[in-house]
This record gives sequence, C-alpha cells and structure tokens, in this order.
Amino acid sequence: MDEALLVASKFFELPTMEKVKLRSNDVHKPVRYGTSLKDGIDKVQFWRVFLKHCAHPLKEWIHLWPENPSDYREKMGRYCEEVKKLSLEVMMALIESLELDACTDLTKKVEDGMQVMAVNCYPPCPEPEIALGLPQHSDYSCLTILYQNYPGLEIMDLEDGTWKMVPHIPGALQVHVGDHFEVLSNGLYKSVVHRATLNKDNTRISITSLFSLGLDDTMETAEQLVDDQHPKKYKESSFRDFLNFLASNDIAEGKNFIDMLKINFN
Ligand SMILES: O=C(O)CCC(=O)C(=O)O
Ligand SMILES: [Fe+2]
Repeated sequence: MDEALLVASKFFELPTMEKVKLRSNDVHKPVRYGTSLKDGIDKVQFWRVFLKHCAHPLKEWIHLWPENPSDYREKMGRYCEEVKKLSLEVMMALIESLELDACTDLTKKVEDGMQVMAVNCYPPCPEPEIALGLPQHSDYSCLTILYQNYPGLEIMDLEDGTWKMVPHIPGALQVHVGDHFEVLSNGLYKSVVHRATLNKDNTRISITSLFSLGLDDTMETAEQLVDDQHPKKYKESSFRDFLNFLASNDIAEGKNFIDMLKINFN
C-alpha cells in the first residue's frame, strides 16, 4: 500500500508541464488532473491538487493513466485491485447487515461497478487554521476507502455536530459509507460527512477509492426496507446523475447531492 502513496507523491513532484497534460475541468473525463475542486470555476478554491482516474475493470482504464512516473501504473494498479477486493467484502457485510434477501442482482452490480480513484495532494500550508484542503462533503459512492500518509481527515460527529480527526495509524485504511448506501438502506446508514484539513510542515497525500454501481445503473432504496411506517426517503439516481450534479454545482457553497435525493414529505 505504501508503494501506492510513494508513486502518488512522485507523480505530484513531476514538473507542472508534465502534469498539466492531464488537466481538465470536465468531470466526465475518465482521467484528469486539477487543483481545488473545479479550478478557476468554483468561487472558493481549496488547498489541493488531485489526479482522478477510473480503475475498474483495470484493463479498460490503465492505458489512460499517467505514463510518468514509469512505475505509476504497476504500483497504483496493484493497490486498486487490493482495495477493490476489500470493498466487496465490506459491501457484502453491509448488505447482509440490512438482512436483504434475493439481492444477487445488486451483488453483481456492485462487483461490476465503477471504482474511481481520487489521488489527493495537500502541500504544506502556512496558515492551516484558516484554509481547508477540501470542504465538508459526503461522497456519492456506496463505499469509500481512504489511505493517507499524514493525519488530516476529519469526520462530522452527527451526535453533537463537532469534527473528529481520524487517527493516523500507519498501514490502516479508513472505510466509510457514501450517499448511495444511505439511499439503499433508506437512511439506516448515514453517509459520512468529512473534510480534509491541512498542516504547516508536511505534504499530505490521500488516496480515495470510491465504489459505486455502473455509470448508468440506478441505486434505489431496497424495497424490503419500505413499508407504511417506513416510507421511501430517497429518489433513485446513478453515478452519471452525480457527475451532472457536480458539473453544475459548487459543493463549497453547501450544495449536497444527498439533499437533492431526499424526498420531501411536507
Ligand atoms: O484527503 C482526505 O482526507 C479526504 C479526501 C476526500 O474526501 C475525497 O477525495 O473525497
Ligand atoms: Fe470525500
């Protein structure tokens, strides 16, 4: 896993000329490099550079990944396959915990689903108290797996609304539930609200793997979890719906995908 962090650092250390070849603000591109969220477009900019790319099935995407550093594809590819396996184990356990039967169709869609990697780099920041690497958000995914080289990830404690720093344990992965799992579970699981904070001394790298269904597969609330006492709380949506939302909204202004999916009962 650490080799994935190392090769990610090596990518960000490349001359800007090399990296900007992949630069794009088009959120539908399968591989893109950028700064902040949508650089130059969103009103508020964040202290981050990133590389995003699709990763599953690996052979469909790997040829589009950076050729430089020369071992990027090999090392990041190995990491992607490892976390894909882990994500399936966790997803199966989560689905089982909802006691849903006859969900072979869902299992298959999860196995064949999208894996998007966000490789984030947060340079040291002279005034970390007044800036953020990424603003508060929840991920659109069913499940997200994150690996970091320094602490910085904070999650919102829903009980009291305070931020809690995720401890940095070398070698440990952070797994959290995203919007599409909240939808599936009809709100029994809540999508984790999180943000990336900064530090003065170190360049922080995080590798986020976002697992969802296929681009046009819709995630809907499990019928078994809906009855008279528990009405359906969310509209169905696909990963493509999220990308369209991202292209035309600024999450730093507090617009959340999950809020758009909530059914209003008033
Ligand atoms: O860098 C982090 O800790 C958070 C990254 C993140 O939330 C994301 O890529 O969606
Ligand atoms: Fe996130």
